[in-house]
Amino acid sequence: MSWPSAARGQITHEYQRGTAGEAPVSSYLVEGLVVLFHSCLQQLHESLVEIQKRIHVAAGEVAEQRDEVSRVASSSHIHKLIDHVHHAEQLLVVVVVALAEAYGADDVGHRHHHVAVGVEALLLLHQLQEFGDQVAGLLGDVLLQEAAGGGRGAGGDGEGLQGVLRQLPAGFPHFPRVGAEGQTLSIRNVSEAVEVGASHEVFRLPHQGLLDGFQPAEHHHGPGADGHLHHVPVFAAQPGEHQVWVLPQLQHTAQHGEPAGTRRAAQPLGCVLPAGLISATEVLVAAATFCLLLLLTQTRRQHAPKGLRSPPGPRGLPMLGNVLELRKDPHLVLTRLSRKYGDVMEVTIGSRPVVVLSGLETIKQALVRQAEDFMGRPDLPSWQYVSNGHSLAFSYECGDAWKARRKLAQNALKTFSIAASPTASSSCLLEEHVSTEASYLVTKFLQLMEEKQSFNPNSYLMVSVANVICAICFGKRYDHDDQELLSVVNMNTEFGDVAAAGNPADFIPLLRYLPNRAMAAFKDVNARFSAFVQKIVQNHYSTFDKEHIRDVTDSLIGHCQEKKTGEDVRVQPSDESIISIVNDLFGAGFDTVTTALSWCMMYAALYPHIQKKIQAELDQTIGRERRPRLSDRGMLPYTEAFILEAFRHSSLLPFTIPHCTTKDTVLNGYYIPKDTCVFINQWQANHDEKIWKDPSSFKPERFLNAAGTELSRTEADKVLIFGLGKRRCIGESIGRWEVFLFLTTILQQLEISLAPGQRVDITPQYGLTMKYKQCECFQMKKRFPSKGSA
Ligand code: HEM
Repeated sequence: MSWPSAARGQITHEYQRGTAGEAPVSSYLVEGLVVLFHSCLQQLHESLVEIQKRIHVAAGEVAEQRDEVSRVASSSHIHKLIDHVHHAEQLLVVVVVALAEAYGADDVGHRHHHVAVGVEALLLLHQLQEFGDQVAGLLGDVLLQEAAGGGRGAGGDGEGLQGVLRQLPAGFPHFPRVGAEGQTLSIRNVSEAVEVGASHEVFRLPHQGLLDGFQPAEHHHGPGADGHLHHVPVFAAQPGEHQVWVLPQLQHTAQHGEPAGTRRAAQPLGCVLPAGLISATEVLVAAATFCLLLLLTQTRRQHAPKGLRSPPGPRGLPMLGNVLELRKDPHLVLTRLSRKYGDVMEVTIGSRPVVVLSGLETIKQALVRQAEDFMGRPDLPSWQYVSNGHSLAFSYECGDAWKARRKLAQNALKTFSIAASPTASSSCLLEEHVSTEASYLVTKFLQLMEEKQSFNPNSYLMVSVANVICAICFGKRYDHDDQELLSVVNMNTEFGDVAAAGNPADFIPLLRYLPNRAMAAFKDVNARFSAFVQKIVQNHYSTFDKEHIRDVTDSLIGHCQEKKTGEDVRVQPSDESIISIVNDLFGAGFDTVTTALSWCMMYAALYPHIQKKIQAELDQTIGRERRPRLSDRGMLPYTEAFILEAFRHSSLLPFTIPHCTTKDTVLNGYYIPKDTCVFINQWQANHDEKIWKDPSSFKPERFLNAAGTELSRTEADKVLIFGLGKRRCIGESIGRWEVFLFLTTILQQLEISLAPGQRVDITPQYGLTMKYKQCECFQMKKRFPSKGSA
């Protein structure tokens, strides 16, 4: 192993500044890492673009060579290379985590320890440098040769990529190195680790359980072969076999003040670190190595089979992909890009390709006509926190067991909401619940107007809508000042920020290990949410009576307990997964409907002439004496058109929940491999100039016939807001009916306006559901005197 000795003078110097107390060592490391990474990325990007250009040109000339390249690229050598890339990625994670921990550590000992761990990992990365350099260079050359038709020589398969890989130096790709200095060992306990640490540096191989085992269980000091005290971080938190990397003793050159080139006795890093040993050059080397190795991962990308093309799309940066372009309003950015690249395009988020679908016909083709192929969900890391990883909506599952759970949820929902109910005084339970809540809101809004000049109705809408879904799922209504309910429903923005399509932390593995406030809030919301639901579910278990099923929760518990003989046990939902269904229904059931209603109220206030038309229709069809009912829906075409236009114009769910292909497939002639993440841009479909005339104007009339007396079903069906196909929203009817009943009940009674002179900003804020900025300037007044008064 060679060390960049020219950098050594600086190393100690830099490090000593850190220990002299001017600034924590870790801060230099972190800053250095960030800055160097950045410049390194830029350089790498430029060279990559150049290489790609050359390959592209050559590949165009000799297309028939492509098969050979992909055959070779899938060889076992490449798999080995990819393993190394994984190791490198994991090591970099160790570096970043260690540095982050060092930042957080308040005592010097711990800080040094974390820095030491980070540096050890960096050094391991450094070891990969030679390998990375050579393979990246070779691969570039080989791909060019292959593309140019020069890779296949007389030696048949002895030539080309495989042949060149064989030229790699002995020992590669076999990492950890074996040989005189380094070997892989298994240690079973701390004393063995100390023993090993006496003559070697020990580093636990970061594999899957990396971070679980990352907290060092014990630190041991013992005399080494060189007589120094050794610091052996032992990461084996649990007893049992732990694979470790045993590094060769690291030589280092002159310390500060010693003549250049002086070599001291080998010392393990643990001893050396407090005195200092790291340079910007090494950080750069490590970062560059990592980037190079990541470039290699691009060979993992599947190529389209002969005769098919991969979807076009904008070129991205290594490691980041198109993340920088997408960080603000991705629905708008992707709509713009779709004009250039078409309805099926590919962007990269982090290093993951994402296919983005636009255009209603293309979306229908994928979600309806090729429904099975596009019904999957990607395996996104943040989703493990939703319903403990068992969510119906946010989880990778989509097999038979999932299908059975979805069906069960649909049936239970229907029974306790829109199905005709013999016990309800209204036409169905949903109507009864919404009428109660909407009447409460009318009274509350008038009371607020008496107390204040103007107010924000959204938090009241939220609790009322939450009460409807609570009534359906739990048979329970909460007071509007119930702190327990408020603490759950008021955190919907924190949920939506992370669950929105394109959250970088879901696509860039490194970000998962950096402090991330949004992700911490997301975990917290989900934990609180689950605790809230679990308490209610437990209560239902203890009062459950199979002869008297009260609500959705009872109905699901009943299903669990039946465990019918004859039912396929493989698709029989477990108790836990059944309970998570309630979690999902409650979660999906209030934020969506509340947001839809709050847009309706805003549009009604912004366009008073439209509001008046709705009220005229309500007066004419229902009158002022009785409350609106679900059965009135078909007789209120203008009101229906208004709701459709509010859905279309706001596109409050700009994307569906991300989808994923379940198998290799072809859409519009483009090849999309299995497990590709797919975003469905609902916003684009709802603002597509090919479909909608003047899409940015708010015009309910676009859904009516020329006379304005009938709703056009064809136009209504073009609004895309509940998704389509096998993942279509299961609460669609409930959602549409709730919006209708709340809105008509409120508008029948109240006139809504915005306080004069107040500016409102209705720019949608990007998230899973898009809302306008909170606005305190709603005003409401009674349209006509209540019965009995005046
Ligand atoms: C205006 C109200 C609503 C809107 C706009 C809406 C929209 C959506 C959208 C766009 C999806 C994703 C579809 C996809 O990924 O392709 C979805 C899924 C879902 N929605 Fe809704 N929703 C609403 C109300 C509700 C309600 C009231 C419930 C339950 C009571 C509900 C339960 C669900 C569930 C469980 C899923 C997941 C379906 C799956 O992954 O298979 N939604 N909704």
